[in-house]
Amino acid sequence: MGARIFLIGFMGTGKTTVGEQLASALDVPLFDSDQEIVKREGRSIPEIFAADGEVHFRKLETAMLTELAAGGPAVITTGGGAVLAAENRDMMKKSGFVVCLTATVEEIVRRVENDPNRPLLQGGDLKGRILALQEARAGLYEFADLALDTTGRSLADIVGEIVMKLSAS
Ligand SMILES: Nc1ncnc2c1ncn2[C@@H]1O[C@H](COP(=O)(O)OP(=O)(O)O)[C@@H](O)[C@H]1O
Ligand SMILES: O=C(O)C1=C[C@@H](OP(=O)(O)O)[C@@H](O)[C@H](O)C1
Ligand SMILES: [Mg+2]
Repeated sequence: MGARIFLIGFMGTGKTTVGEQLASALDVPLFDSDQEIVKREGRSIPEIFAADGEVHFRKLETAMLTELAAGGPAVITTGGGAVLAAENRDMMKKSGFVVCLTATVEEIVRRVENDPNRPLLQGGDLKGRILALQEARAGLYEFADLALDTTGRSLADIVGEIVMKLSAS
């Protein structure tokens, strides 16, 4: 396997979790863009948003994706907003195989409620916030080479399907 594999998708669709198991199944390194940013900055995502704002976070995200897209074979898991910049979408499409994970809004609510680490989902009316963000991002995930609904599916099942589709691609 020569190319990088990018996992994209809305928050809570399982990118980070699936990515870990996919990387180990494919025996390639895993880089989670958010975790790499946190390591480099020495502060959490909520701290970056609170101190410097979303626009600054997006700059860090594009810089990190640029580095990862130029690296060796790997599974690269992105944050849900990585698709906002056309520059990021182009870069991912050009430098790897892009898998989009999806889930129903009810499933996303179950997965992300009580998690304080997503600044865009804090402050109440979780389902309303998710629907509004999904509306604002409509169409932006559609450049993926493969889309997969993760609702009600086990990690092993999801990883198995991605590995199978990759070998057929
Ligand atoms: N297929 C799945 N079924 C049930 N729970 C899942 C599944 N995939 C991920 N999760 C859970 O959902 C939460 C969000 O997953 P995460 O990998 O952080 O999503 P993302 O990186 O897309 O925001 C985590 O608690 C994770 O354990
Ligand atoms: O969708 C977004 O704008 C974001 C998604 C998060 O990553 P996950 O999709 O892994 O939760 C993280 O990058 C940040 O909180 C912003
Ligand atoms: Mg994640």
